[in-house]
Amino acid sequence: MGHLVTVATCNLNQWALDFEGNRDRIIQSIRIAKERGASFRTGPELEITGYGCLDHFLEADTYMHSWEMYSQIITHPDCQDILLDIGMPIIHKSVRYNCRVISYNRKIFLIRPKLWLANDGNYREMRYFTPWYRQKHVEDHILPVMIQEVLDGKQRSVTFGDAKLDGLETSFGFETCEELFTPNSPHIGLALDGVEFFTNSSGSHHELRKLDTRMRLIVEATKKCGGVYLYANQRGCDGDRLYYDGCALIVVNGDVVAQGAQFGLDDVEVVTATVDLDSVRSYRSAPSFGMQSTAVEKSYPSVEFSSASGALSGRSLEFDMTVIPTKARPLRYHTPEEEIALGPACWLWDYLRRCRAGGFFIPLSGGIDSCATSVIVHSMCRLVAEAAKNGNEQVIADARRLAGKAVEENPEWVPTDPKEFANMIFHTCYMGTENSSNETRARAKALANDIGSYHVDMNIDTVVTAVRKLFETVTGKSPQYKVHGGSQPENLALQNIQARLRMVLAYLFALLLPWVRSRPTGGLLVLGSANVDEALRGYLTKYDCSSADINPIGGISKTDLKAFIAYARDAFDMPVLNDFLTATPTAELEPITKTYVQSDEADMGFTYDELSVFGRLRKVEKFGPYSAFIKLYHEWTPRLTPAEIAVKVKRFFYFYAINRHKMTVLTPSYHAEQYSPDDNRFDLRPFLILPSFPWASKKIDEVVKSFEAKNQSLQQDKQD
Ligand SMILES: Nc1ncnc2c1ncn2[C@@H]1O[C@H](COP(=O)(O)OP(=O)(O)OC[C@H]2O[C@@H]([n+]3cccc(C(=O)O)c3)[C@H](O)[C@@H]2O)[C@@H](O)[C@H]1O
Ligand SMILES: Nc1ncnc2c1ncn2[C@@H]1O[C@H](COP(=O)(O)OP(=O)(O)OP(=O)(O)O)[C@@H](O)[C@H]1O
Ligand SMILES: NC(=O)CC[C@H](N)C(=O)O
Repeated sequence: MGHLVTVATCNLNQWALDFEGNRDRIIQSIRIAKERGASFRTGPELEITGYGCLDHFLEADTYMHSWEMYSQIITHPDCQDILLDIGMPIIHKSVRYNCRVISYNRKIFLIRPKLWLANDGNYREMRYFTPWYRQKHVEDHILPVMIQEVLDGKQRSVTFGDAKLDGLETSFGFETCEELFTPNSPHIGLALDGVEFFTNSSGSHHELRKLDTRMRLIVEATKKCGGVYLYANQRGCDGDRLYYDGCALIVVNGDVVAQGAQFGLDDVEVVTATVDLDSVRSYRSAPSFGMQSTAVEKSYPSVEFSSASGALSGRSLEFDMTVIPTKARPLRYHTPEEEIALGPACWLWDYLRRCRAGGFFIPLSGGIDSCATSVIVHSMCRLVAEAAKNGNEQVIADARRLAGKAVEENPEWVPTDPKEFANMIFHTCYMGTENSSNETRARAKALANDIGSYHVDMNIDTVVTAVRKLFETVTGKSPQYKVHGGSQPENLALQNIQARLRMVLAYLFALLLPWVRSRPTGGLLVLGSANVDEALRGYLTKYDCSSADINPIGGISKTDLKAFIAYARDAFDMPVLNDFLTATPTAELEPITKTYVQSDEADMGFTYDELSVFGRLRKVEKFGPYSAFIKLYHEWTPRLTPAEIAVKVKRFFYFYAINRHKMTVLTPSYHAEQYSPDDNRFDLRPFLILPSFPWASKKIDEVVKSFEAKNQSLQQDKQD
């Protein structure tokens, strides 16, 4: 035993199309890997461009700039004497591929295109790239002239295709993200063909409770096949609704030896481990492995690699007591509540610093949703303070720009106090009407105080009344609330005026509050707070305060948000959050009378938990109304009768269908939930749907009828 090699993988906070920023972060990761003695470094999928370029992958410029950055990386003095695996898009024979490029000291050994593209859910790789269908097949790729010129000996071409890299000491195989998730992952064939190191370069996004799936696949890959698995991922918001959630990992024979963070504000996080090649060989000693290995009919094409020293480790093979293999450690997971506290908070930070706005503005209602959004901003301020205390220079520089005037007065200022920082960048606003209660107003104020936000408390009745008066003057008609005898359209219209005016006022205040405060930092981003269940049911006013610039909770269910608030109450020491948890959710858009208080769940005809169930059935299970009814028939009887279940199913699909048009203008939200109804990227549906689903409804009614007939005859039999 004792054939030790140090290897590195990383989490990089890349930004789509930020070529120079991405280049610098790649170089920084290589620098750190080398400082830690690594002789091999892998990085995230498409790291030169950023994973989320979407249709920019159709542009020739993207490919040209990728080669330009690549040339600067491999000629950089800090990027020598280390085997590099870098991700970028490449055009081969006029066809676009998602590739890994393997090089050492200005020599490119292999370009390995992705074989199995990600094309479901949030992913559309088939739209830009072609999969390399020819397994174990390679061709010559003529390199661009500008690359030939900087390469050692003016290398003209390189092997392109599905090959492995064989060195003097060991052998490498390359897997790209989705390939790990397929039934016949490349690492299986590669392991049987003698590959000991597998890399997986990913652009994989956060979804609540999803990490476990990915981690299990990585661990199981080498538990079964033996070997060293290096997982790299992007981490951060690279310009879209997704948050890539890092978790770079090194696993040896099924044991985790190194794990990077899932969330964080460090743009570059390198994870290294010193692994023992002999342990891989011992692990594979079972005869069954050997038998399958010898049965492989066609080997992978082999590309030979030799480093300057002749040994991958760059070390003498003599025993060296200073080189110690990294010990196994347990996998770390966050609870879903921690995931909500961290993921959307990091996403908000990336968004804010990258769009160069002056901060955030939120209409704060005293209800649980805008409270949750505000607590996520608080969590962001805590992360900024923590990173600043740890000396994160990028975070300090970004926070200083946002601090504006404070820094003019004190250039050495560092954001170590979350409340002080919140007061600079976070603006909350209660917009009361005659329908608002003292309780919601007081809760909003108390929360703002605990977070430290700049809080505005105002009444908007004069504006609401002005609009009502205008309508009455023009039409001669005076709409009334339902509780005052008005019809349904009158009742809705009066609610929607309040809701929509709040949106107009939000944008006015977001633009001008920094000016009022003499802060030179520019306008504020308006935050939205509609949760995933409200969106699904359409329980929101189109173009009201649910229409904002971005929404950190738009992909999170009410049930999870409540659990998050309970967690934050204790973890962030905010007892005020208890009042939000115990309050009845209400829109406060209708007058409160002795016998009537508007309540969300009564208004919607569903509990929030029921909406989560329907959300999963529709999107995750891919059920239409009939299948949803059959599933719930089995799950909910005898608690509910089939007739009651039929009513709920029809009602859900009815409201889903009539409100689907609202999803076309849903505020861009952090993607967090498998059943998100986001129309723009994730849940593609028509928005003019026949809401009664007449044929499915007939079939449901038949089942109900046959159940009732059977029940009746059973009762009859009992009586007889
Ligand atoms: N098929 C279709 N394609 C495209 N657009 C369509 C459409 N059908 C209606 N529309 C448009 O949509 C409009 C109806 O939608 P909308 O104006 O939103 O109005 P609507 O959905 O009728 O009312 C809003 C609902 O949200 C509830 N709510 C609950 C909690 C909070 C808040 C809040 O705002 O704070 C609201 C409120 O109680 C009410 O039930 C129509 O007037 C029409 O302009
Ligand atoms: N009185 C108010 N003051 C400020 N903003 C408000 C007020 N009422 C509603 N809003 C804004 O409109 C959004 C939608 O209102 P709604 O009553 O549906 O809230 P909600 O979705 O139940 O959320 P919350 O739990 O925050 O009340 C809120 O999230 C909030 O941003
Ligand atoms: N970029 C990819 O191939 C990602 C696909 C993969 N299913 C994931 O969610 O991680």
